[in-house]
Amino acid sequence: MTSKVTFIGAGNMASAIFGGMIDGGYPADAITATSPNDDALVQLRDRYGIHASSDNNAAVAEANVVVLAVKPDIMRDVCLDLRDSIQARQPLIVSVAAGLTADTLDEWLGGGLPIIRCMPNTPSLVGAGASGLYANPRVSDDQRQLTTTLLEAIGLVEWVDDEALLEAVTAISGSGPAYFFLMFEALIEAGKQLGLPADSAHRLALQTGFGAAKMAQQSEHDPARLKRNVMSPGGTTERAIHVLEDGGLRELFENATQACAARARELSEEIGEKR
Ligand SMILES: NC(=O)C1=CN([C@@H]2O[C@H](COP(=O)(O)OP(=O)(O)OC[C@H]3O[C@@H](n4cnc5c(N)ncnc54)[C@H](O)[C@@H]3O)[C@@H](O)[C@H]2O)C=CC1
Ligand SMILES: O=C(O)[C@@H]1CCC=N1
Repeated sequence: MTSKVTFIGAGNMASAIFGGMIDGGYPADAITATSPNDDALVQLRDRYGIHASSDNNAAVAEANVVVLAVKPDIMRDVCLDLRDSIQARQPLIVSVAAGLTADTLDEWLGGGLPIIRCMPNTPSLVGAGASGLYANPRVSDDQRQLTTTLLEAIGLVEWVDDEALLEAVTAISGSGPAYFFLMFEALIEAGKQLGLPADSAHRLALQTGFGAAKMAQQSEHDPARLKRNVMSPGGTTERAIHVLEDGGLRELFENATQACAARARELSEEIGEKR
């Protein structure tokens, strides 16, 4: 039987997930999303053909899976309001909120629940996301499998078996799109300085990033080997790579990702202290 999935919040991340599910053939009739905004409710019904409601409690009454997709700062109030309905139904909880631990959510929702935490990233909006997932011990194998299927609708799914590793996921893929956007910015600017028209530099830089990622995904060789394949001895790439290596690019990535993971930890603690 098709699992009934209810999204609490129908913003960017939720609509990316249910949009991807529907594109992948998931029946729209089995999906409900909630929003406090009347215009959004009309749009949810018209554009996606899903059930839409402004009543969070009514929306979870028959759900097998409840996806929490509101901003972290209002999550506590939303969970406390849902507590009785969730306890009556005992659905699988999937949270996409950054920084809120499974134990915190479980406490707000009354305890004893199967909870999966997901750290998605923004390329999910175009079906090319990468999500890190952690399941608390109450989650069954079937619930894991179901969540994998649901989230594969927006891209790659990678499970971690220690919740703290979601901080590393944040440092690599959660925040990662911004690192690549920064590299695109820098490459486009460099292309302009070398005399290319801005739009040409833009197209060439983006297609090169896309092509490199696609090639690395399809190749039997690792990125180090693929890099060496571009570097003819004494050639142009070798010169450029030496400049990047001598300039400390690897160390910069190490420092940036350590800083990112540390900030993810701090944010979790800050949210925990506000409780
Ligand atoms: N790793 C990443 O890059 C990202 C992570 N996220 C996570 O996803 C979650 C959602 O973020 P977005 O989709 O970007 O936010 P959003 O602002 O687009 O969506 C949140 C939605 O919740 C709705 N809402 C507000 N109060 C509500 C209530 N009481 N009941 C039901 N709905 C309510 C709002 O109308 C809004 O449409 C956040 O917790 C964020 O941490 C989101 C985007 C990217
Ligand atoms: O920058 C942030 O805090 C969030 C978490 C991962 C991506 N964006």
